[in-house]
Amino acid sequence: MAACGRALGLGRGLGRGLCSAPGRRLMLGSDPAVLERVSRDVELREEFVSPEEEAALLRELEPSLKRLRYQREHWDQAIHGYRETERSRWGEESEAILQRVRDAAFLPGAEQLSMVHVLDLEKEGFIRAHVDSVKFCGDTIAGLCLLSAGVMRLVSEEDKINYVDLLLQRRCLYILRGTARYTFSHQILADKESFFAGERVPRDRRISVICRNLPSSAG
Ligand SMILES: O=C(O)CCC(=O)C(=O)O
Ligand SMILES: [Fe+2]
Repeated sequence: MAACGRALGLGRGLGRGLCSAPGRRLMLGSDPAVLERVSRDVELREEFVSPEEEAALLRELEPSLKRLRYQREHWDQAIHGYRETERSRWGEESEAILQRVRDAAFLPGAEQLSMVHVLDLEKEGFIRAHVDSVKFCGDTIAGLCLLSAGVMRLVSEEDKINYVDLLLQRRCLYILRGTARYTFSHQILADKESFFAGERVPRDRRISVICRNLPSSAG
């Protein structure tokens, strides 16, 4: 959908809107070198789950999510307009989908969090820039994006200026590793800021299903 080569209007390298690779217009960045470095540690897989698989996951998740209230009250929270749960036991169909996520993200034998994190962002919800705790999460974060597209922005922790935007299409899988996970923060843009390569990416309610590995005992 998004055309590369459009002005971004933010950060360095204004007006260049750099794409990661021809034909894969899912990543752009403020600086070619930064984009190159980060894109080695980011994987984006469009249509990782089918509409039927998405529906199966939602059937399983909706009853427990509906019992929770969206959290909105604290302006300084990293996440705004969300409800969340963790789940270790899944039905057969969902388990098979999650196994595909794990196989895509982690090496065989990698120690993973048994709890899968489910984050439900309302249409007005957003996630501010943060780096996932190194105490609880290892070097890889793998998220399935359900119900809505969105833009994930990775911002350099070193200069807070350089950034890379990821277009997260509905039903995609994203994987952040190494540099993208540790030396860049990540955020999900609010609906009013949700643009990719100058094109609007309307945000709706969005559910992410996130698998993480454990920090290595070597630290
Ligand atoms: O919703 C997402 O895909 C990201 C969630 C996130 O950054 C987090 O829970 O730490
Ligand atoms: Fe995070």
